Amino acid sequence: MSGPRPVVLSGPSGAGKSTLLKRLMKEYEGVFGFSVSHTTRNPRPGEEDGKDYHFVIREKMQEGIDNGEFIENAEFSGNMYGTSKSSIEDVQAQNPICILDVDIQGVKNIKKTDLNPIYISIQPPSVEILEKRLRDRQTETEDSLQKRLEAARIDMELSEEPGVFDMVIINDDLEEAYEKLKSVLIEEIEKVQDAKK
Ligand SMILES: Nc1nc2c(ncn2[C@@H]2O[C@H](COP(=O)(O)OP(=O)(O)O)[C@@H](O)[C@H]2O)c(=O)[nH]1
Ligand SMILES: Nc1ncnc2c1ncn2[C@@H]1O[C@H](COP(=O)(O)OP(=O)(O)O)[C@@H](O)[C@H]1O
Repeated sequence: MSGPRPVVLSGPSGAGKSTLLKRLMKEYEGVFGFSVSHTTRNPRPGEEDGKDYHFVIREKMQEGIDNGEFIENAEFSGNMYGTSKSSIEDVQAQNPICILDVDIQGVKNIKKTDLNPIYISIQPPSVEILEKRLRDRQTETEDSLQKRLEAARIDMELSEEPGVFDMVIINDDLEEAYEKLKSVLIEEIEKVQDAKK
């Protein structure tokens, strides 16, 4: 039998990816490990370098990309984001299932690699609700909020294309969205739990 597959969570900024992902990692400690991306954006209050992201300057990130250290990278809302090979290797050395949180460009580029993850899109019920959640989160300037909403419209359209995602979850009620996420992943979770027996 094949081992558990990695998991890619994607979807608009503010759709609820981090909320769902953190809950999953807490409930299934030792099963999932988060691939810590690199980014050139500034840390938000409460975010830890090396845990939420590796926060780097653009020159450093570009150098890593030029050296072939990244499996994918993208520009999002005026900043660079990327998944380094070592971030995935670090997770795989510690936890059976690697989870990645990437934008739609990341999804497209990961499809060109041999990672073979399960692709899940987390979507908001509407752009209006997304805007409200982003405003209530109080992490963005007006400019970055508008860029995120613009990217969200593209993301919401692409997520409807057949074959891009294995599952699209509408995050309206958080409990329901979380239950759906668990149900998509239960086969992989059980593989890990059976192997531990
Ligand atoms: N392609 C790619 N996208 C990423 C990566 N890390 C994060 N992102 C995406 O970048 C976007 C912005 O992330 P962030 O600034 O943390 O804002 P948030 O998603 O609103 O919390 C989101 O769509 C993330 O999924 C990465 O390594 N590669
Ligand atoms: N189902 C939901 N109902 C209401 N608010 C939510 C729901 N899911 C997430 N949120 C809130 O919306 C905001 C964006 O969620 P977050 O997990 O940061 O999104 P993402 O990681 O996709 O950018 C957060 O403030 C979060 O607490």
